Amino acid sequence: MRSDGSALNLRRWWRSAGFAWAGIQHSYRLQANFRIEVWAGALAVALALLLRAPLAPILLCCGLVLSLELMNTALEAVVDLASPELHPLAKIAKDAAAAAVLVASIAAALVGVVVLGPALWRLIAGP
Ligand SMILES: Nc1ncnc2c1ncn2[C@@H]1O[C@H](COP(=O)(O)OP(=O)(O)OP(=O)(O)O)[C@@H](O)[C@H]1O
Repeated sequence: MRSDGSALNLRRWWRSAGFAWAGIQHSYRLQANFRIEVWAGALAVALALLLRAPLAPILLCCGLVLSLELMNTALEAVVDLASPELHPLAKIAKDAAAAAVLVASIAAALVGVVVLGPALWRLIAGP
């Protein structure tokens, strides 16, 4: 009984992961901002590895910005579905979601400067 249950849960989890992956693919295909954030994050991770800088804050920032961008995409879709016509509340919802991404992106850029900046400077300025 127990093994049946966990096998079922694993299959369910795998199915849910497939839906989540479809969401990521959809956002990557349709949202230019998401593509930029993915590649900016990859660059920051590569730099952190190359410069032996702390990786955890960079990974956290990447996760935060990409997750918020995915939530922004989801909210835009729901707003467009619920309010195809212009509505002040639809504008508030979309603008606030976009602002959440902007705030996280600015914070991530600052973390990048603080974490990678000194090591990058040493590399550029030489020993
Ligand atoms: N149904 C709506 N009612 C009122 N304002 C809206 C509505 N849909 C979008 N807007 C507003 O119009 C502006 C442009 O929104 P739009 O979704 O077209 O572009 P965006 O926010 O840059 O998103 P995208 O990532 O899809 O380009 C934003 O200020 C948004 O809040």
